[in-house]
Amino acid sequence: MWRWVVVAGIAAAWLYVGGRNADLRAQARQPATLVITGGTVITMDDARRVLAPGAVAVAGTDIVGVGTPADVAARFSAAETIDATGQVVLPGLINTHTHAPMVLYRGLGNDLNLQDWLTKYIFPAEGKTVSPEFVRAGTRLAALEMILGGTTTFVDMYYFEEEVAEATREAGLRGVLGQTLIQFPVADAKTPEEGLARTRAFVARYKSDTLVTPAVAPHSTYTLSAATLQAADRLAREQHVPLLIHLEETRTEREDSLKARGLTPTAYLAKLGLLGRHLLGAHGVWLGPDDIRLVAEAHASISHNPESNMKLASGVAPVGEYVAAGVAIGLGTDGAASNNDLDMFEAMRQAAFLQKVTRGDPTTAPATLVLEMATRRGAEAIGMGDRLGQLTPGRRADVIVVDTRAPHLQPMFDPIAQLVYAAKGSDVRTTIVNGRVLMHDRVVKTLQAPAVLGDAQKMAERVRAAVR
Ligand SMILES: CSC[C@H]1O[C@@H](n2cnc3c(O)ncnc32)[C@H](O)[C@@H]1O
Ligand SMILES: [Zn+2]
Repeated sequence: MWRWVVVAGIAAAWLYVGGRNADLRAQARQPATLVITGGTVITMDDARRVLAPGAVAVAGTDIVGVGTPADVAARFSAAETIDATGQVVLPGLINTHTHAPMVLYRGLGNDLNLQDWLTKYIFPAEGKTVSPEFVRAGTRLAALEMILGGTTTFVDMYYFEEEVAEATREAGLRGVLGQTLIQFPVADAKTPEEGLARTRAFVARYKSDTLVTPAVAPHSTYTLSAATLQAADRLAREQHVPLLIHLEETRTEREDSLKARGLTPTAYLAKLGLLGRHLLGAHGVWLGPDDIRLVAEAHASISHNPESNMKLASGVAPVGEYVAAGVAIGLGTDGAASNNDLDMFEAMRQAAFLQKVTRGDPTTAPATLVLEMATRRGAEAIGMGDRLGQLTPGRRADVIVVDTRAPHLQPMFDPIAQLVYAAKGSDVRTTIVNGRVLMHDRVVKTLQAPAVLGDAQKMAERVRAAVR
């Protein structure tokens, strides 16, 4: 009998001590608002760690822990948990060049080169249809597409950019949003001076916003005078905001510039004093070695847009040369009128394949490099390398979860190759920006899809009537 008394005593003491240790462990655990656990975590950190399985802990807007599920469970107590078993967790994708409202021109003016597409279809259509309501409805539609496709940050250039900003905030996305400057009269400014005043007001309004980074967006060297280009640059530098510009997109653009002033568009920007770390050049297809050197020395960045470059037959950007020169190069879709979608998975796949086939070298643009362009290199290109593009503690919690259990993603030997070469935007199940779940199980929480689609449909009717 006494033996049973002793055993019971020991058991009670053991339970008491164990319980107390568990309590102490729970007390010691850091509170997390969200833990995503059980999936393959592709960190895109400096060590390019892939944790299979892994877990990511989020507190408020930031990532606070990354490790194995057991490690994260031991260190964090989660208010909410997302089970990512059978899925891949990675940094949200960064689209470094688009014109969000142009989704409303999707499918308009196909099979044309840039000059004809712009001057015969797009500029005239914009002249008749762009309004604040158009921009708001278009951006909502674009935001819905981007959230569904795993884009968490986008760089935009358009008119009435405050409408883009409001729709972006409503959707919960992150945006680097550039108010357009162009020399000829447009819907939101009759003169470049009016455009500059509007841009200044836009920058002032969003300067302290959490999700919106305002930017100055002179269209290109071929649509602006030297004086307006320099005024745009002065404003961007004075306000410490990005300067977004189309750069050397077509052979014609480069040849016209050489004929007009004996300088390539890039050398012209350098001469005017615009090249700097605040400048993000979209496309950068035709730069030669001297131009790339200028960009690298100025610490300016490039956005590569392979699908638009293919559709408009603009050419093939020298991606390998930019990387070798140390230029920060991100990936973009361009507007949906020249792509014709905003799917960054599609952009990754096409970026890789285009480089391989034109270089005749399958080792060019490997999957890891291309995923870097869509994440950490894109973050560097927009000057946010310290905040975005990697799953590491201290960075913002912009995270996506991709379901890899679909037939077209099985079997999975190499998660990065699978994402770049086989995944589609529609495989994204969860999209998180700044710690907020914008979409879970493919249900977008911040936008009402039927209303967004209905408003877009109404706007499309106006476009149809205007371009008839
Ligand atoms: C300041 S950008 C807004 C302006 O740019 C036009 N646009 C759209 N796509 C392209 C492109 O690939 N190259 C040049 N310009 C483009 C858009 O229609 C707006 O008018
Ligand atoms: Zn563009």
